[in-house]
Amino acid sequence: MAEHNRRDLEDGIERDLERRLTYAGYLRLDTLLSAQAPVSQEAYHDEMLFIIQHQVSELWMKLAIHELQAALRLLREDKVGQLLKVLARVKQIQHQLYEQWGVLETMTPYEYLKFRDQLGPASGFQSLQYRLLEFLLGNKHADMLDVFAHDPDGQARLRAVLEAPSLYDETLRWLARKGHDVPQASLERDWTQPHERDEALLPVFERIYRDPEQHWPEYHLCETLVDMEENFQLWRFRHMKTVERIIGHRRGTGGSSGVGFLKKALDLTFFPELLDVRAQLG
Ligand code: HEM
Ligand SMILES: N[C@@H](CC(=O)c1ccccc1NC=O)C(=O)O
Repeated sequence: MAEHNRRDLEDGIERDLERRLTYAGYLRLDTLLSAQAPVSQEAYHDEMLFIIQHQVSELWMKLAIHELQAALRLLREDKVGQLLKVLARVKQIQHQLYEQWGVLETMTPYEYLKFRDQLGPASGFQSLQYRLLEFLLGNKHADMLDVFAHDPDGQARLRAVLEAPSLYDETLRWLARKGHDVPQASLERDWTQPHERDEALLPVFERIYRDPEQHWPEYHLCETLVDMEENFQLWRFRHMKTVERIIGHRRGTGGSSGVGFLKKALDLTFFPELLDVRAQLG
């Protein structure tokens, strides 16, 4: 039991931090914590929540991109054990991202509508990091580059990812190197296009899923991709439900129809054959 319910500070604890690396200095907290600038003059209470939820999401997305780019390098080098560890981290980041919706959902329409008008045409649709994530996972769409014409550096980053193979493309190329009979059309193609469901891939996955023990690294990677797709869909779904309860069926500030447009994204799929193969088993 602590005497007087107080923990004594130990002698070794650093107290003289003048001109030394500190917590706040290392983490640039001056920059980070002064980056919450409400657009509303009236200082509406809930705008702080709105800004911080976005900023935290962007930070997690930054880490997810960093990890996915490492994942792609590892996959190209056939280092699948290391790759799986990286993807386990990405999955945890995705949990943080979709669990966060509960915080924003505490904002009511009354609270949001007080400052919504002042957001102008700004919208999450213009999130570069979100689009990088979608492209890395394979939901390619060249028209999205237009949205970043105002930001040439961002647009160039997005174009580079658009033109490179996605995580699924690299997975299929790795499977081919492991001796699986992946059709040539999946190994060399125009990477700027999204992957389209291809029945010819089903036998490849059937072979893996019918005998997991013989193909354990392949099986483990496939199941990890399925987890990641589900996590991504959970983010999309919870965003859509949050939007529905806060603005109903209004148009979005970004110019789309709003909830209807977000619902359409739920029909998109990154790794269709990995879900299709399930119906082939047994
Ligand atoms: C009150 C909260 C929110 C509302 C009402 C809302 C509303 C919308 C709407 C209506 C769209 C469709 C595009 C448009 O016309 O604007 C959209 C897209 C988007 N929002 Fe939000 N949003 C909210 C919070 C967030 C948060 C916290 C994030 C996190 C970064 C986010 C990220 C995105 C992304 C990435 C898109 C593009 C989705 C896609 O392309 O399918 N939104 N949002
Ligand atoms: N599209 C939202 C506005 C919005 O949520 C937003 C505005 C500025 C920056 C990020 C946003 N987040 C997601 O779309 C709306 O239509 O109300």
